[in-house]
Amino acid sequence: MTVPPLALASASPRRLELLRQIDIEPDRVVPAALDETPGADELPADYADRMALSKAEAVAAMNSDSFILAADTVVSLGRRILPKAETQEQALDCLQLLSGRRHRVIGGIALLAPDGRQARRRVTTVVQFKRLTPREMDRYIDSGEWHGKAGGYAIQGRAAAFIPWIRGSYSNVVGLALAETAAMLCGLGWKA
Ligand SMILES: Cc1cn([C@H]2C[C@H](O)[C@@H](COP(=O)(O)OP(=O)(O)OP(=O)(O)O)O2)c(=O)[nH]c1=O
Repeated sequence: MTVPPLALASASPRRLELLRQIDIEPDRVVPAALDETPGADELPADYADRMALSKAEAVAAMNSDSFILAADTVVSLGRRILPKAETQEQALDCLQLLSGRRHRVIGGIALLAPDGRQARRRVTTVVQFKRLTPREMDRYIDSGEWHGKAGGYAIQGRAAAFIPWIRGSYSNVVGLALAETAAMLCGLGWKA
């Protein structure tokens, strides 16, 4: 029996790397171009779920023969969704908000099967930041590592020095919760 191909609906090099870490090589990587603006009163968890499914659905039409995997990573402080930092000002605002506090990283995951079945999961990790000095923030901004990252930091880089502990999945913070993703692929029968 031939196994249907796996398409990763993502432009994120992190997600591809994470899948490779567990020996999964997507047959295709197809970025989903979407409007990523959260709704006015949209809660972080609802937003993560919606974006993951929208990314998967956006590439489904062109890849109807495939399993399609998509994810979305949201950094939230209470009901607030922090931006994916694109400017130094945004990144600094995020660091100031996160400094000395704990926040949630919410990962939405969506998997579509070629026969129309779908699986969806949401994974939450609590992340504690130490209190940051102005010098630590400045140096982090200079590093540029915040660029394109939800909440303006990347735990897999220099920001690890700011994080004394997390509760929950580490890979979820980096961009894709691996245990849950593997279970979903298995559950829908991809290479079962
Ligand atoms: C919090 C955090 C986020 N991130 C990244 C993961 C995601 O790539 C990004 C959140 O943005 P996403 O919108 O989830 O993903 P993306 O735009 O990079 O890729 P695509 O939508 O095409 O799949 O932030 C880290 O790399 N490390 C971290 O510690």
